[in-house]
Amino acid sequence: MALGERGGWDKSESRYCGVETDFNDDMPHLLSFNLSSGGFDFVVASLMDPNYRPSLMEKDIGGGSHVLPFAGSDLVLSPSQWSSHVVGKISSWIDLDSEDEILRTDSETTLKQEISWASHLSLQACLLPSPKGASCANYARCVNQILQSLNNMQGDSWELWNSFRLLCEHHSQLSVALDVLSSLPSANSLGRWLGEPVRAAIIHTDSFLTNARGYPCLSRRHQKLITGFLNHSIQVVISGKLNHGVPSVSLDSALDHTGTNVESSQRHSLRPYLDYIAYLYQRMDPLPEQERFELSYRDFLQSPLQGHNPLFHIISDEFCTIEFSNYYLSFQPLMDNLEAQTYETFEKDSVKYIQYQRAIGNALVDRVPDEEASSLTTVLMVVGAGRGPLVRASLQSLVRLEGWEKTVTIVSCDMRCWDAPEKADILVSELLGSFGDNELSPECLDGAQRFLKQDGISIPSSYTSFIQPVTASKLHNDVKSHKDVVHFETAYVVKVHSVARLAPCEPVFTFTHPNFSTKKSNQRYKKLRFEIPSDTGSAMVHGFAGYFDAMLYKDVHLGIEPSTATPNMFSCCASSSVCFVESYFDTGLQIPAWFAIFFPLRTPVCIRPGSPLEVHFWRCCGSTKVWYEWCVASPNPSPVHNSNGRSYWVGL
Ligand SMILES: C[S@@+](CC[C@H](N)C(=O)[O-])C[C@H]1O[C@@H](n2cnc3c(N)ncnc32)[C@H](O)[C@@H]1O
Repeated sequence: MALGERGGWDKSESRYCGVETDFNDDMPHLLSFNLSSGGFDFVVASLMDPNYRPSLMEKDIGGGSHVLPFAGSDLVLSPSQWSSHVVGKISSWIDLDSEDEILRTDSETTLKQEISWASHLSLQACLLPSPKGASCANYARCVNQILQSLNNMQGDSWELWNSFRLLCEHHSQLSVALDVLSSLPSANSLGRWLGEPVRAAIIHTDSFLTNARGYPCLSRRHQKLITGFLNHSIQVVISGKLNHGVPSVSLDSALDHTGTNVESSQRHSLRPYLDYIAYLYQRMDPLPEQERFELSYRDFLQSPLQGHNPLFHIISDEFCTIEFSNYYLSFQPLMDNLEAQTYETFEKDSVKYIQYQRAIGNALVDRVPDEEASSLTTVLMVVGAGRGPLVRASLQSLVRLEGWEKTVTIVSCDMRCWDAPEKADILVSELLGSFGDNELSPECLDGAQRFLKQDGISIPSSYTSFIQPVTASKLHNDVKSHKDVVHFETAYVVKVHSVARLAPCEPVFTFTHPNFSTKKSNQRYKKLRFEIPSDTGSAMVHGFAGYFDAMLYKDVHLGIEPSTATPNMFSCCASSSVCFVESYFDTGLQIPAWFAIFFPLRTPVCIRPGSPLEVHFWRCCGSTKVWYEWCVASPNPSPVHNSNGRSYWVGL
């Protein structure tokens, strides 16, 4: 019976109230008295008789090697009663720093026994008595020793891993193997590991259940976890002894993994566990075609502007393997012209054009009444037409081919300085990057709206960028490998896969078109707060994944923000690099979707539940360039990244 609900109050542990109790060896009675009748949520209870002393026990039995049981039975309460309702109170007489050697030794033995008993019971916590004197060195040493070996009690193994890797300065060669125990922490707590360099998951045979036929199997939650690991290239290791009375194999023989008959005596005793993991693996859904093709792009940083592009190291799939070396990329979305292959890529994205077609159709229906449909001329301009998929014409020859000479006029110039002969009813554009405004759509459309009628429609009518904090150790290490600040102050286009999304996305910058206000500015500043769910535990933030969502017209939208993403979008990578790769494959497969953007942090920030992450993002505009700056203000301030656009900018 928690204290109750409070408006606006989080679901923190503080809503539970416990009661400290005296020693009572009738634990069920203690619990029912304090919980059912008393209304408390948990008891802080001694786990051992306060008169117990290991040295006395030995005397009692004549100093022999036998040690009498020092605690009651774990069966008196159910596992969930122990773990949810009992906090262990460690014997108050213990004095680890006593001058009296017998007392000190007794204290050490008792402390270890009590903690290991509490750990066996899966108690959430133990309350230790305060040190008896000014000196507490031996007490601390014993507690520290115990902490090192704890696994069942709610010691968060992530914390231990985190301390270790901080001491090793996030070394890229340091990976972690996870022990999968029979009880699992919350899904959020487990989710953190997906952004960490987890190489292996060690599953002890004790963690397996037994199915109706006597074979080992895993709980639903374990199955989900293992499938998630397999999907993130984390290898499974089985550990322990055969714990299941697996039915004997008929005719004393069985098939080994190659299908060969083997004598049951030669069969590996842990084979049933392997078979079960294999069953889980085979039961996984096959990767959709698009995902399959995108495998080689997972977690590879593509610099949208300049620098060495790791994407070009090895791209492989079942069709071919190509090695690219030291390909230097320099691409500016507004300043540079795109290659034909890039347009080819854009044009393959049928979903994008379907969404545009719906938006344009709806706008035309709204703007032109039925009775005027044959008499009213509507001027529709596509700005930034590329090869013309939005009007199906970009070259004069194509216009002739399509017989569109009378309806389509092609103008080749910068939309920001074109003097239009007449004004448009509808202005259609697609100038969006992974972060929405990062390819300077706002600046281009500001120029182009001069030739949009006052009551004209812009498609898109608005777009918003989003970010969320992520654990992304691989991306962080890849940025770090350049050994300079410039790469930490650059945003990258990347298909994020091995990342832990720590909190839901928050909107960052919104642009609305047309905007005829005389006071408008494309500079933006946003302060954001992210709170990680309380059951996540602490987590490391390596940077921010960024996305966009665009309202094309009314409710027709297009975007990649995970919670609302348009399904089945293929192309529109912000960098021409991807298209370059595609031409080598020529497999007929589609190329990657509009990937996310990644803003790294020079020094990863550790966040804890209950202490929010405060982030600041700026969009800055100069006379020749636009750039982003970003920083963390809390819990620990980071430097402002990319000050004055010194490392990363988009040219006007
Ligand atoms: C993302 S592509 C879209 C092309 C085409 N609409 C499509 O969907 O395939 C953006 C296009 O806008 C053009 N563009 C960008 N800024 C421009 C400007 N200021 N004036 C004219 N064209 C511009 C680029 O050259 C490129 O062709």
